[in-house]
Amino acid sequence: MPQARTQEGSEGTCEKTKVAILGAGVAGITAAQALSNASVHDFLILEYRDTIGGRQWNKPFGKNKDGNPYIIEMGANWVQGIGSPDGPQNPIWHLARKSGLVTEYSNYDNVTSYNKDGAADFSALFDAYDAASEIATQMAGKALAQNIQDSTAKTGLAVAGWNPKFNDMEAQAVDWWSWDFEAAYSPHESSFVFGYAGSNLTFNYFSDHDEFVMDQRGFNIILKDLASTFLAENDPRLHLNTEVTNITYSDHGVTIHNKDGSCVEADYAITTFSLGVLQHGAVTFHPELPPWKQEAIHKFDMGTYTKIFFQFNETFWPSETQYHLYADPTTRGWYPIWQSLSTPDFLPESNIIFVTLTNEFSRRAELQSDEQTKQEALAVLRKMFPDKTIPEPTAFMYPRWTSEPWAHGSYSNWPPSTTLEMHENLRANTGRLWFAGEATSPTFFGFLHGAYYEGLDAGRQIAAIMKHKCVNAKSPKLRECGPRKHYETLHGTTFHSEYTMLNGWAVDSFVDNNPDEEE
Ligand SMILES: Cc1cc2nc3c(=O)[nH]c(=O)nc-3n(C[C@H](O)[C@H](O)[C@H](O)COP(=O)(O)OP(=O)(O)OC[C@H]3O[C@@H](n4cnc5c(N)ncnc54)[C@H](O)[C@@H]3O)c2cc1C
Repeated sequence: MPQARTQEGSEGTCEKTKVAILGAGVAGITAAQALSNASVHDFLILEYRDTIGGRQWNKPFGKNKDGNPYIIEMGANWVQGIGSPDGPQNPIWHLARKSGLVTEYSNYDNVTSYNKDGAADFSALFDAYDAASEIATQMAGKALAQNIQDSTAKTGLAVAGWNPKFNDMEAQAVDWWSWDFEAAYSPHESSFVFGYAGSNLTFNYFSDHDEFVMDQRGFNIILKDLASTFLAENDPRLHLNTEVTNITYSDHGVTIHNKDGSCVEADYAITTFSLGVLQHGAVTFHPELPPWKQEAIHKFDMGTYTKIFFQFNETFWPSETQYHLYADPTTRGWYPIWQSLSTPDFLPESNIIFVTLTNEFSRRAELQSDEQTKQEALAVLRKMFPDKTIPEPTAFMYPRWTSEPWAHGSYSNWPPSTTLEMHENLRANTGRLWFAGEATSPTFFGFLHGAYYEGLDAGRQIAAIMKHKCVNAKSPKLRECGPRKHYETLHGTTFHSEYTMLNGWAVDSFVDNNPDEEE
């Protein structure tokens, strides 16, 4: 497994390389792999943290019977849509199998539901959602194929027959489980067309089978194993503990400045920083990124998904059940999904359970103390299991994704009324600076496999450009030649001439009838 290298460049000069890869998450490592495969070995990988893996991030937690901690995933936890024997394989599943990763089938039908008085049956609501969602899938597919204007997923679902009332908290809980649990955003906040496309492209193209990872080497072992196929032990091309602070780019090259004062001059660079890092302004650009790029960065959303882990001295919840869904009487998204690891197939007798929060509730938990969050969550458990005495946990932990300076959130989402052109602007290069990562994948955004393909693609394209070639030159559909396309201006659908009385537009938008203040 590749180790850290901390020193680079000699005083006053920048270290020189052909391609600088910024970030050693999935996209950074697959970009380096693509370059290696194309015999471009002159590259450097600059990484903030002391390890590769990025949002494939684990931590020790609690204690097993021998007194050693469990390894728990703070970030990515599932291989989603593993693939079918005769169809395409998810590349993450391929890596998982190569590394002998320990996983178990995630059975979303193995769910028990609860309200404020304990166990309650939501099965009619699950069925109603599923029926509407099937219709919504068809509608979204038609909208994509026929260039029909996008809307919110909430709109699509309502037209398809799923319209939960704001005060029907059990329906709201099913709504959360069915949408927010995956997207991290609500159906109100998500694109209808691309929300469905993003989900179907993974679960229909590969398969609707998810595997949950509880490998005690950590999920990122698959990435470390992949990296070790082209990076040597202590490879001098991997610079860990290196925080990039400024990127100066042009049509001729890219210079990267780091917090420790070192710098790198590259012919090309690929930033794989998360959308959250870009939105946060954690790295500055010179010249400033063009307006079309800035707009794209701020158009797409970075969600937060927080797993809050508890270890107790006993498994007081049903030990065969994987998921427990709670409908709070007043607040949608309030400690809604409890996932047991203490089942026979996961980490048996570990007495570990975790609850997932998203977005506003994640950010709220990030701002409050561990103790406050713990007590709120315990109060929910006491409602779910009124006949049990719920003790204080023996271990408790949660990550604060929005505040992590190398992530600033969990994964991206497409907001309502989005277009592929808007997304192309997120993906397009600015001069010789390229962009890759989970968020730049139009088909698999939010997923590990999205990051995987985007890193590979950027690496492959840059290697081809350096050799004055095209990727897939002979295929009209797959051919990629030269820099990526961007749109300076993105047009809407209504021409100014259509703002007429006939359309209900009663007054001229550009007349100001206020007297001039200076007169
Ligand atoms: C809580 C959570 C749950 C998830 N669950 C799943 C799941 O179950 N299944 C799934 O498929 N996907 C899941 N994902 C998404 C998946 O983790 C990501 O899509 C994927 O890891 C992103 O890889 P990346 O290479 O694009 O970005 P990252 O992994 O973010 O890699 C970027 C790298 O850049 C580094 N970096 C950032 N700033 C700087 C800087 N200034 N200087 C130097 N380096 C810097 C970072 O440290 C990082 O290593 C989840 C993510 C989270 C957070």
